[in-house]
Amino acid sequence: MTSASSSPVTETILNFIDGSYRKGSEGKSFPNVNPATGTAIGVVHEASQADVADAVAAAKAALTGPWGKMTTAERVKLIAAVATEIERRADDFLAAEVADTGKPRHVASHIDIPRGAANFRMFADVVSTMPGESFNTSTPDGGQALNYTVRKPKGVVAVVCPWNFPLLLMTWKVGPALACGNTVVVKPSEETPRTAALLGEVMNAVGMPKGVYNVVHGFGPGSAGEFLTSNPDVDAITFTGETGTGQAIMQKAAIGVRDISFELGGKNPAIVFADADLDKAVEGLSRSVFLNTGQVCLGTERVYVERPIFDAFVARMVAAAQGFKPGVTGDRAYLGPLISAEHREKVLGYYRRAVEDGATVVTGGGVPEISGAEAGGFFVEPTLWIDVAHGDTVMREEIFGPCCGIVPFDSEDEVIALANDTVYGLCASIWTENLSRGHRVAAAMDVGVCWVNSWFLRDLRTAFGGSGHSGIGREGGVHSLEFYTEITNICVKL
Ligand SMILES: NC(=O)C1=CN([C@@H]2O[C@H](COP(=O)(O)OP(=O)(O)OC[C@H]3O[C@@H](n4cnc5c(N)ncnc54)[C@H](O)[C@@H]3O)[C@@H](O)[C@H]2O)C=CC1
Ligand SMILES: O=C(O)/C=C/C=C(\O)C(=O)O
Repeated sequence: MTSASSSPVTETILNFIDGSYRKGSEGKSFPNVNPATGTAIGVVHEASQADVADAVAAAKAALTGPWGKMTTAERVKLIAAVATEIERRADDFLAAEVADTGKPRHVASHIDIPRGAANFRMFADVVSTMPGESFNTSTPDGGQALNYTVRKPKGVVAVVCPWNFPLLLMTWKVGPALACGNTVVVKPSEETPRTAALLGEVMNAVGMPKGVYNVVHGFGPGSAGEFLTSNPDVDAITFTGETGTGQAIMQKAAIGVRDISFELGGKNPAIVFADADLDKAVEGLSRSVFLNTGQVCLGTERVYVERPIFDAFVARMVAAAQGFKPGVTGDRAYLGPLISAEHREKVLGYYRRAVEDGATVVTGGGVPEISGAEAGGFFVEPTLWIDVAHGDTVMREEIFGPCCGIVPFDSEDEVIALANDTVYGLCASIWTENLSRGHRVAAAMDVGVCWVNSWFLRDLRTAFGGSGHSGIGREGGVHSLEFYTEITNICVKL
């Protein structure tokens, strides 16, 4: 039994190594819990250090097997077939993602699963159409030389993933890694192992050579995450997750001087000017604060509103927040659970801290009353604060929950300084009908991605990533190729 093919109940979730499903060689396992009910619904087999070494060895061997000998055209055809097979098995992927994350089906069916397939299709296209670089060079003897580049895969790529959009954020890295000819060993989050495991079935179904795609389950320190990132046969590490974890992985990457690409946390600001279209701003920002129960690295946790519209904006956001009813079934407006009891405790700690620091809770602030099957789920109320000071903990630290502080401002310079005064630099959004100001303020934001009058409008070809504590490097479109390939410049004397 591999993954969530029928009922998620009592599911056994295995590692996928060299084209086969395997139990952990040390017999260790851990429970897989549905966050919407708080009940264990499966057992995950934890990879031992030897299992991780086997996965890396399989990935290394595959580089010189049939996979390594394929032309780009053959490779991208196989990768496009992966996308088609995910789409054909969309219901299985949906069941697996919903079981792991507890998120409402409409979120997973509109975002996680289709974007998971799109990541393979898009990077197959990018690699097929990627131009090379060439220069004609004058030589000292009065002749000419031709310089041109060839791109080669980096080798074995370790892909360490978070739990908030498991399939989407994993394929965002596996898609380009494979399209560029690398092989991968994926370490999904311990909270959400199913879709990575299920993807093994897809790889076998389309005829992907053994060892190209491998999955090892487990935790971080002292477990599969650390075993993988410290394995010397891993050539590059791509990671999405917490900033602190990124620092730990960076230390491992330093051994052997391996390349890294990091997408980390954020404390993303939104700026709403008085001339904004209030309907659009409230719609966009309520999605930005509450989508996926705030467990979105791009989500907004600080909203700055120009003073003349502050009260009106807050009233509209409160009404929007109250439309997001915690729960995932029935007639609720579907604010899913947080990922775990531990994460809920962390978020509720911030809810308490906001009040201790003097914030006014304008809606939410606690745990909702839910009966029935979801009574044991890890739900919290959507929460908005006003009267928060710039230095308050909830305005400085990433919470990763359905909440934000709303603060008035009086001038453009003031709000730019407030928005940029953070260690993070992932994204921002600006809301104004004055497009000159929109361009100007967007360019002044110290972030990797800035939206004007929108949020999470993502073209997969564009650069994605953050600065400061939000990450290192950019992925997306051709930017991914910079990380997943090595360039050799060839200089031919003519
Ligand atoms: N910038 C971005 O694109 C995104 C950032 N995130 C960030 O991720 C966090 C939430 O995700 P989590 O899964 O809790 O993050 P996390 O950092 O705790 O875990 C991410 C992955 O790293 C593994 N890991 C943990 N410690 C490790 C170690 N020492 N060595 C190797 N692997 C290790 C975990 O097992 C998991 O697979 C939030 O802080 C959020 O901001 C999440 C999604 C996207
Ligand atoms: O690009 C996407 O489709 C999704 C990106 C989402 C994140 O990076 C995130 O929340 O973590």
